Amino acid sequence: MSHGWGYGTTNGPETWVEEFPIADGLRQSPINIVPKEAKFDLSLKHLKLRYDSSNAKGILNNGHSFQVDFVDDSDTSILTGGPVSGKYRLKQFHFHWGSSDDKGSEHTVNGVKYPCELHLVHWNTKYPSFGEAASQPDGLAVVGVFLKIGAANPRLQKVLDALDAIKTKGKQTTFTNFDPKTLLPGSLDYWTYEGSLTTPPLLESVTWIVLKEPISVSSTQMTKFRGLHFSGEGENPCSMVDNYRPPQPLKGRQVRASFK
Ligand SMILES: NS(=O)(=O)/N=C1/NCCO1
Ligand SMILES: [Zn+2]
Repeated sequence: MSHGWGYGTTNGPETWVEEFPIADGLRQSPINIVPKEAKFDLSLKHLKLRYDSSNAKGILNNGHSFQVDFVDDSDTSILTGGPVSGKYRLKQFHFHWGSSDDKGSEHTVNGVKYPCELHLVHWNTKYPSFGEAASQPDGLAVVGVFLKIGAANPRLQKVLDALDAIKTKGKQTTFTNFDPKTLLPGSLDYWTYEGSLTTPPLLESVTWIVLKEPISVSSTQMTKFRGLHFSGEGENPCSMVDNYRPPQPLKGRQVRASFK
């Protein structure tokens, strides 16, 4: 029986260091963002996200979250500008959420948790693949977007309606013609810092770009996320909730702001 990492009492974030010692590293994510301690940096460029909806490929329950995967064999869905140099290709996006509306995000702001956080994962095209990039200090750029309880967000609906087909671990289905730009807030103001993947292998290869403005999600829409299972079909059902790593020590890092 595979014991693999997860978010339970016996395999959760506090245990990951046993198999992944970098969990105690110098640039781990997520972090608590304290806006008053973030330094406005005039040299930070405007974030440019250009996505091609036809690059959307499929949606998968990977046993930790669900992800929407993109064709990334050309520079048609890319992140440029912002705190990075060069081009970063969109690989996938996924979410982290809680068992109730009072928790779920990985990054926090002045200690406040949001009910959900979206991650858009991109890799630096100076490297030949995502896997290679993930092992480099400038290999990945992840855009984090907070979801705040409010009016139902119609732009989430296509994603949420696909979840019935991927209820259990390992299930996947096609998911095409989707532009993740529709999930972004009106403002692309951001905080940025050097960090890591927030899931094992916790590689310290991520330039984090966390948007200041949340998007909305309703409580009813949140129940759709919580209907997924960590477990596979035919296994003891285990609801996919609280799949977030708590904030990690800053260890001297500077968080910069693209806005005053
Ligand atoms: N939560 S995260 O840092 O985006 N983690 C991952 N893992 C694989 C891709 O993104
Ligand atoms: Zn994530």
